[in-house]
Amino acid sequence: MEGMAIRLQGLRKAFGRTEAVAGVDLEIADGEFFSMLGPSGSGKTTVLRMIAGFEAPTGGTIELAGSDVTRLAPFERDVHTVFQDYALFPHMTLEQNVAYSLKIRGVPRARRLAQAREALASVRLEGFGARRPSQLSGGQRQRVALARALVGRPKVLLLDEPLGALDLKLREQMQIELKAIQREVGITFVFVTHDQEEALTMSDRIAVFNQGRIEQIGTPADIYERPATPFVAGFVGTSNLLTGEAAERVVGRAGTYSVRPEKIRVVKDSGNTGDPDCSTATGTVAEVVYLGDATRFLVDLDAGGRLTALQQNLETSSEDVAAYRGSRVRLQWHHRHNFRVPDVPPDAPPEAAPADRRPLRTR
Ligand SMILES: Nc1ncnc2c1ncn2[C@@H]1O[C@H](COP(=O)(O)OP(=O)(O)OP(=O)(O)O)[C@@H](O)[C@H]1O
Repeated sequence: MEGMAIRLQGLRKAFGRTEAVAGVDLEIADGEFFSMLGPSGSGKTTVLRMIAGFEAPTGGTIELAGSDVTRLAPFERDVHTVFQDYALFPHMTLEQNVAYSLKIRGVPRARRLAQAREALASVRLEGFGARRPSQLSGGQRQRVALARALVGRPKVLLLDEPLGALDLKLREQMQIELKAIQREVGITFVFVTHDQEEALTMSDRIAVFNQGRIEQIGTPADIYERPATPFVAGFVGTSNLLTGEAAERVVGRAGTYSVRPEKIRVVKDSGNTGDPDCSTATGTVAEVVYLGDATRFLVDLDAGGRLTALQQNLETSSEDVAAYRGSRVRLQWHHRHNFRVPDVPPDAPPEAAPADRRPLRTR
């Protein structure tokens, strides 16, 4: 099919009794930055390895640019994989590192050097060609690994947590760079990560994985603002669920509702009922955490349950913050920030236990 880089249909993989991938259907368009997001062990890497051809599916099909490649060897597929623990040859210059795969393929010297220089320029390492890997920072080395992948001009680049080894600052910088590079080169990127912030920052679309299945596919805004299942609501951001009596009293309807922490305003309880356009809930501050630029409140609601609220520290200082602990507050947010979280369908897999999840950088 024209415009389609990857199509997975009914893709499955079992390792003995472990069903790592339990039926995945997915279409990724040409030039898309597509992320597979999910907790550890949810099957993302296995899907990536099947697309690359390193792992044979137990069932289902894989198409690349409209051709069935399910049974083809990795080298017969027009894809390239960048791993987290990329290895550069220490004794070679960057130019030689990047040109190496072209050399293996018998590309003449002048051409491969020209292409290597071009690839280095595309990752903003112009003029670095004569250096050796030991003379680079971690982020620069990661970019060389990327240049090495781009030099063969694959249709699709598969990236398995490529920023995982970098420290937080560098990682955030590389997220922005990587997205810009992808936009410029126009290659389809399929990016595996367990970090929701990373997926939200870079992706055109995201598939959220849980226990070998996809729970939701959508744009970052879809996933964050309109999570399709309680699992997605909880994994991407802080879920803040209102259920049962709390939903009826606060939202005014039965069901499960969620509101994002940054939408909630915390007001010292003055007794009045507040704005008619807003949902309001009174409660007691159980915990308050000063985060520098913002403050996080954990509030036990009178209607039952607990909500997290995140407030910018526009006027608040750390001394003010401490005084909130144990005090009565009113939480309020505009009605439009209440979103209904569909109940889990009966055949859906159970939610992963919190212990299965890696810590997220949500606040
Ligand atoms: N070669 C293998 N042999 C046996 N089991 C495997 C193998 N590879 C993966 N698994 C299992 O399959 C499941 C999915 O693993 P996978 O690596 O795809 O998850 P993931 O979502 O990429 O996790 P992570 O973020 O930790 O890499 C896990 O239960 C894992 O233990």
